[in-house]
Amino acid sequence: MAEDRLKDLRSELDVINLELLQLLSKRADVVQRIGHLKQTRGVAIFDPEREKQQLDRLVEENPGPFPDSTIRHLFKQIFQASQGLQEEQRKLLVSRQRNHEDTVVTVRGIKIGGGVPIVVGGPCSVETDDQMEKIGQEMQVQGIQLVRGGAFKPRTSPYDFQGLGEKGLRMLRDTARKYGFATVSEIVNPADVEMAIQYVDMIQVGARNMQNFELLKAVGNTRVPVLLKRGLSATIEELIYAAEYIAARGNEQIVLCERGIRTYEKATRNTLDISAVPILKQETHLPVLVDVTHSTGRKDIMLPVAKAALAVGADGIMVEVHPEPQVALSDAKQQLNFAEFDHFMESLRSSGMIPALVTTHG
Ligand SMILES: O=C(O)C(=O)C[C@]1(C(=O)O)C=C[C@@H](O)C=C1
Repeated sequence: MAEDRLKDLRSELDVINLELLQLLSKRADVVQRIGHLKQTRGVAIFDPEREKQQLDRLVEENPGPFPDSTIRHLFKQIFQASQGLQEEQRKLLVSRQRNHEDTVVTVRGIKIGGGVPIVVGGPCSVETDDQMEKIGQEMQVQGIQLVRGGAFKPRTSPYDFQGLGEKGLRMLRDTARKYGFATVSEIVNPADVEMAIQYVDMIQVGARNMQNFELLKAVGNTRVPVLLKRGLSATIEELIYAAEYIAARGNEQIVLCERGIRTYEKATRNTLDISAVPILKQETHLPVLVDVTHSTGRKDIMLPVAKAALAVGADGIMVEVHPEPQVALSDAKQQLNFAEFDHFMESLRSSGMIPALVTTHG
C-alpha cells in the first residue's frame, strides 16, 4: 500500500518536473530575446540591480516551505544559467569559441582547410580566349585545382581596364570546364551575385569591398563559398566582423585571405601581416589563405613569403600567373610568367610545403 503511495507521489513529481522544465524553457526564450536586445543596444549582460529586484519580489511572495535563502539560491542559479545563454548568443558565429573544429570549405570537391595546403593560381584579369586557353593548359600542368580570374576589376583609376564583366566570367567558366578546375572570381556589386553564381564556384569579396556590407549580406544569402579578402587598412577584428556578416546570413563557407595592409613601408606593395594568419586561425574556425602577389607586389620575394605563410599555418596561398605578364591589362609587374610559376611550384613541392604533383599516365 505504502509502495503505491510512493509511486503515485513520484508520478506527481514527474509531471511537475515537466511543467517546471516547460516554464524554464519559456523563461529561457524570453532571456534570449532580452539578450538580443541588449546586444543590439550595447547593454551589459549581467544586471545585479535587476536580479536583486526579482529576488526581493520572490522572497516577498515566498509561500514556503523553502526558506528565503533557498529561494534566493535557486533563482540565483537560474539567473546565472540565463547569463550563460546570453553570453553564448554573443559569441560570433565565426569564432573559435563557438566552433572548436576547423571549418573545411569545399569548392567543387576541393577542400580548403582540411590540412592539405592548396595553391590558387590564375591571371589578375580574364582578358582573351587565347590567354585563358594558355592558362588552362598551364594550370593543368601544375595541378592547380582552383583558378582565379578577375572579370569585375575595382581599379584605382577609372581609366584603367575594368574587366570584361559577365563575358569574362563565362570565359573563365568555359576554360574551367575544359580543364577540370574550380573557379573563384571577384564580384563588386551585390546585384551581380545571383548572375555570378551561374558561372563561378567561389565568390571573392575583394579588399576594397571588405566592408561593403550590402555585398557581404548578398553573398551571405547564397550558399556558395566565399573568399573574403582583408581590407587595405582593415584590422583583424574588422575582417572577422566582415566574415560574421556573411555567416549571420547562414553562409559559413568562408575562407579568409590576408593580402597585406597599408603601412609606411615602400619596399613592398603592401605589408604582409604574417601574424594575422595564426591569429585568424586561433580566433576563428575558418580557413586562411595568403595572397603573395598583392601583399608583396614583387616577384623576387614571392617564394620565401609563400613558404613563410605556409609555415605559420596558412591553408594555402594565392598567386597571380599570366602567359605574358608584360602585356597584361592589369598588375603587369607582379604576375608570374609560366616559367616563373613552374619554378615557384617546384620549389614549394620540393620543400614539402605542398603535396607532390600527381601525374596521370596513359
Ligand atoms: O532582465 C535582464 O536584463 C536579463 O537579462 C534577464 C536576467 C534574468 O535571468 O532574470 C539575466 C541576467 C541578468 O543579470 C539579469 C536578469
